[in-house]
Amino acid sequence: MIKSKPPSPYIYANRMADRRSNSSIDNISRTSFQSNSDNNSIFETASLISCVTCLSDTDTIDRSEASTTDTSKDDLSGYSKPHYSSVNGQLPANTVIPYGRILDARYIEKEPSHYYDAASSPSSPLKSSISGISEQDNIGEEAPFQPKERKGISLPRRSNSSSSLISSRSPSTKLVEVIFARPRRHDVVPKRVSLLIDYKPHPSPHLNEDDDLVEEILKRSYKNTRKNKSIFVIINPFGGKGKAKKLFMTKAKPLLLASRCSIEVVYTKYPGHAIEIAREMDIDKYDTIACASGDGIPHEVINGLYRRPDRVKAFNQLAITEIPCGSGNAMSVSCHWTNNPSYSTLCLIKSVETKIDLMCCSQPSYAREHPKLSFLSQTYGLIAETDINTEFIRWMGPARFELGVAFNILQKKRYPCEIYVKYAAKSKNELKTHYLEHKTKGSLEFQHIAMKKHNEDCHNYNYNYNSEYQAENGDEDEGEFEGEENDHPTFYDSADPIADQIKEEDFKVKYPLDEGVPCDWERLDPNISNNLGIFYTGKMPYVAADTKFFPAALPSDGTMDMVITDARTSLTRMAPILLGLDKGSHVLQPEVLHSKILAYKIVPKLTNGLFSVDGEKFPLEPLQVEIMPRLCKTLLRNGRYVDTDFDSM
Ligand SMILES: Nc1ncnc2c1ncn2[C@@H]1O[C@H](COP(=O)(O)OP(=O)(O)OP(=O)(O)O)[C@@H](O)[C@H]1O
Repeated sequence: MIKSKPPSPYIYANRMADRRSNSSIDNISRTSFQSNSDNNSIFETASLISCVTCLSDTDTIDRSEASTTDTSKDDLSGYSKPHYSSVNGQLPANTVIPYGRILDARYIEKEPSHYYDAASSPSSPLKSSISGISEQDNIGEEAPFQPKERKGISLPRRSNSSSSLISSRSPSTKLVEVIFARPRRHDVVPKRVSLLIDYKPHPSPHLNEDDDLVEEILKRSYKNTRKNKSIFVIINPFGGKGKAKKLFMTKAKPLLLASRCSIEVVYTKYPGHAIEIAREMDIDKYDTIACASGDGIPHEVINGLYRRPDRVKAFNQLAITEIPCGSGNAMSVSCHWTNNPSYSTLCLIKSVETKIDLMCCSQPSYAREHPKLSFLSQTYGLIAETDINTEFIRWMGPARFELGVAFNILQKKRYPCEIYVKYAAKSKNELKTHYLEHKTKGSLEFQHIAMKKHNEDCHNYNYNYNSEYQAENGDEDEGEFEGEENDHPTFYDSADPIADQIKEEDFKVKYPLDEGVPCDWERLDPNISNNLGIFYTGKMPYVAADTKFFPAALPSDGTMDMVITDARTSLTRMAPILLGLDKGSHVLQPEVLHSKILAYKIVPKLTNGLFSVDGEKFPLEPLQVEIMPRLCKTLLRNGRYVDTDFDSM
């Protein structure tokens, strides 16, 4: 049976966080973002196979703890067939393993000694127990029991009587081992389960008995994402509380190997080393660079690639992503929706390669040689001082930042400067309109990519998804798309993948520093800029695990968000601003300026101080920044940033 469903948006939920809120959660895992599964997932396609029996075997080798050899470069490429402990016999009846959590599948020859028998009863769930379809949206979700029409592989009831079924199984049944990511405490770990599956391909003349079951499972498990990624891992052993290497080896590497990614690991040895590494690496060997670090290493990697003579190829080919092992981890929280290294790795494995805008920074001391790229933020004033000047209490982890901000606010320090801005949406109303327009556009783009791939798959089966959908729904006209709540697919002209490749001219600076401020830039009211408290511009919604500083940030809307506060704001008014940082509601406060901008120049009037760019220290001299649209590829869960609820604020 092939059952098609209309694609639907993704509903963000924080169920896991809620579920776990009663338990003690350490600072690594406390921010966990989930998506609700619903029956209309865009990844839902067709049911082609039915499961007969879930088997058990006796092999329970667990080798998930990976080697921690202290080499500067570990070559882990190639698949060494790691073993993971089996959960055969341990899963409750009707457990669903969502496709979004399946890492690998393969045929096995050995007949196990135990199995789940649910075939005897006509009402058995086993009759159609591989019933649903890939669902990338629920990769972080525990799925203990099978609700109606869950998408994934569902396991039948368990039985002790056995061998008769195995010996009498039909020739179409296949023995398959599925490796999947299973929640364990605050993490996900690879586990395996053996299944005896009666594979019944769709009875199309174009499908035959030999259509491959394992390929079908893998296809559904890796919808819209690159399978068997080739990943260059850069670990900053100094990152966070100095635990990056251990975090990567224990939380990330087992999942990467289980999903047959090939990985090569290098360690940074000094500040700035990742720039050199990215500038000199062999880009032909990889499709992904994963930074097991905070946000400092992705910043360096982007700038290392930028300085390569073949930078166009590098940015077109490589997706740059983060496994959160630092103290900031804004990239992981924004892009993978989690600050937990194992969930983030699962996201990396399952995420969609998406283009994001970068920001190009120029200052007199380096602009002539080469400007610098920023993917996250630039800040001056209170936050910059706090970010950099609390380095000495790095051992405190993320708390160092909160403590520093509180201290600086109490001091009421001013950071006088001149600011010139090229606005895209100046007022808060204009900003909201811009946000809603571009959020919908981004979502349509992603749905389109997913739909295109889906249609290709359907075409491969000589199966017309669209007409089936329309026949089922009796509706020929699904043209209208009203944002994410619309369940119906929209079909529009295909995005040309070649046109989406960047070219050398995309790196060209539009507003060179030495040409002065263009006449269409506006000067910020000196009354505010001379009493500046916070100046913060950014491209990702989170700047730290619990700080949603830019709730209106979008991956590729061609703008950056600017937030400004006045140091004269009274303490009683500063309180709701600071208390709103976790929810992002600070931008709604009347004392806070919030705009979407294309470029700016800031000229500090102080002689002591600094800029912080992506959390890195930059010199205190005039800084000019412009947006560089869609320059960089990264991995975004469901093709978008974590939901910030800005629309409903
Ligand atoms: N081996 C090393 N020794 C010292 N510093 C290093 C080393 N490797 C990288 N660095 C520097 O460490 C800084 C912070 O890196 P990273 O962002 O990974 O960690 P972090 O703990 O999250 O830091 P932050 O709090 O700035 O986000 C970067 O500026 C980087 O250049």
